[in-house]
Amino acid sequence: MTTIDDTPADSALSALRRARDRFLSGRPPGDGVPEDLAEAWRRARFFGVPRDLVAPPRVRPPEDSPLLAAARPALDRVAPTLGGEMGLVLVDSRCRALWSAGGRDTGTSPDVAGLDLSEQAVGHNSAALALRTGRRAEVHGPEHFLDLWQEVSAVSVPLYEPTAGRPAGTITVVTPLGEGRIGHPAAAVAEATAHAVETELLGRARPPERVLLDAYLRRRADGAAVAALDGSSRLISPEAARLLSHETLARLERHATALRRDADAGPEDADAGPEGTDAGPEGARSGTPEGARSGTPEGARSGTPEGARSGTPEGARSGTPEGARSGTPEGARSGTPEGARSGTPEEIAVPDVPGLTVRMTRVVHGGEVIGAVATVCPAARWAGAAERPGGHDRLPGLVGTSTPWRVAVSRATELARAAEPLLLIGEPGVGKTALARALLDRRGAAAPRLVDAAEQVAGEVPGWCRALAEGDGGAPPLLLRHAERLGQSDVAALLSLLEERPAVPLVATHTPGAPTGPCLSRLLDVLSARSVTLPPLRERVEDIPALLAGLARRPSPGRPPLTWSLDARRALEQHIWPGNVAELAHVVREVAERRRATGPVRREELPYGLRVPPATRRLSGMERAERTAILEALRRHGDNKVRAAESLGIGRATLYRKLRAYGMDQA
Ligand SMILES: Nc1ncnc2c1ncn2[C@@H]1O[C@H](COP(=O)(O)OP(=O)(O)OP(=O)(O)O)[C@@H](O)[C@H]1O
Repeated sequence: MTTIDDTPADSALSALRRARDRFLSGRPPGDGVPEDLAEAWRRARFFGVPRDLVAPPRVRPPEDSPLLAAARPALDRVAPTLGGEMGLVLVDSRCRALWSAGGRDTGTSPDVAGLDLSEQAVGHNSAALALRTGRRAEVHGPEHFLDLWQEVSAVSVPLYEPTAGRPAGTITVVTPLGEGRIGHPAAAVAEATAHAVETELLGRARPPERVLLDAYLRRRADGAAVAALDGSSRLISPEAARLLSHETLARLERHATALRRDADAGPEDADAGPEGTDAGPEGARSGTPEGARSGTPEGARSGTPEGARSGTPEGARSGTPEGARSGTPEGARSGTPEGARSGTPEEIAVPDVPGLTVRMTRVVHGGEVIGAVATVCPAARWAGAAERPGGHDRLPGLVGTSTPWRVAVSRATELARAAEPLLLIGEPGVGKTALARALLDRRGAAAPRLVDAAEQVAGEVPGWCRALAEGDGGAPPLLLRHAERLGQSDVAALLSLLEERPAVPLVATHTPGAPTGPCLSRLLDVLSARSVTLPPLRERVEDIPALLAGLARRPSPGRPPLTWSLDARRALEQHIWPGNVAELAHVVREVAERRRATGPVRREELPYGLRVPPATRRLSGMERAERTAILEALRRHGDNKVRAAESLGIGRATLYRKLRAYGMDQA
């Protein structure tokens, strides 16, 4: 958009009226008429435009105008704000009026949709001028060639597509002609509306991959386990990768391909979302362009168009492509996108992860289904409990409302209903044991026998296995921690028990990472049929505030509970938490014990390793190890650099140099 400002003042308007009369009566218009205006009048005469034309000629509007589809949401937002005085028109690059509205109260109604506003058809007018010059253009009363428009002013702003060198159309605002004005009063409205439309055009110019990526990122921002699929490539969040098997992903991919192939989204669905779906020129098919003659003398007030607010580059508000036409579960089952216009995503049961469902939401771009975003969520039948914030507070002592945590807990709860083996997998300290205890507790059975394989207590596991094999109905459930550390004889006892009696009350935890021998691998394989992976803390940082409260010791009477400043919380959220909730619990304890201050915990009170921001450059393996060792030494020595340097066997100056090199000196 560009601007020009050459509105004639009232004396100039009178002079122009006289000049036009002279020109139309066959005489030279006179010296006071700008040469380009005289030139425009001469062109109109050359084209044979009759000055007393009653209505511009009708043209066949393009059937599926992408410009109209993109502009429609903005126009619909702006039109009701125009008041009765202004009319709004959208024309395309061939000066065909695609849409018009407003201006009815004062007779400036530009009911021109479907009409030809080119210079060849109607002579000089602002839309044709803006298209020709590529700049904002104003044409006032007598500057128009037609008698029809002697009492109106129009301002047109060209619309540029992001990749096009020339305007794709214009936004024109028409008002009654006001004497004595300099600058069209609706120029701001036209500019803002054009800006909103251009923003939409920009959003639509995104390549399909970008549209799919944006849809994926929007879901990710909600913390969902999500995958974007277009039939040939996949984008999978770590949470989804953990929850969905390879087979399930392949199945979802086939479904996405079917959606692309079968979808009948129709071109009008161009990713305008619901607002753009019924786009079609409205308004009368005849009428006086740029307003009737009977305009009121008052100048139009310039307005603040709604459209000015609308321009999010993503086109997110009006152009959210996905979801606009998603299908029903019926469609999902049949593989055909039935119910394509229903607005509810398709739900696909995932057999290999009981209790979970996948919502497939189509992503539509340029009127075509370009792929789908699959979001993993708890199945409807028990989603209520899982999705209610704090819904698993019923599992005593467990905190967390993030989606990855809720999904994992819901699934584990479902599996733990039966007194059958359950394997809880996850990084160190994610809460496997805490969850196992809570589940067993909830089952209401006898208190579990706790065995930690890491402690290598011989005979415990085989003893329990024997009791079960002998049908000892009174044997308590076994909570077996650290299955990865089981010795050979324990693994053998468990394998033979499971072979004989697959349904035994065993809940085991497993921290992947250590190499596993063939026997242990077999045991883990057997247990994996009923397993749940718990998310690491870095994938559910939204749970940190609740965990901070849950992990803090109850304050002594009369003392306020521990609270945390925003800055400190941010630092905690940025940390990668290799030790997960256990590490967080340790930090909470350490800070609480060390602090003398009152008020919320500040960032400076956090252990050194948490105060430093993550490395800003890619570190080599050696550098990563060194950085971790330094942080660990600082943590062990209460941030005392002299003692930390001593423990690392380096000089103090070297430690400072390394802190600087790793960007840790600002902490
Ligand atoms: N969701 C949670 N809410 C409250 N506390 C939790 C939660 N998850 C874990 N914790 C606490 O964090 C600590 C570590 O949890 P837990 O021992 O269950 O982890 P783990 O995964 O079994 O660890 P490891 O891999 O070392 O065996 C415990 O003090 C536990 O109470």
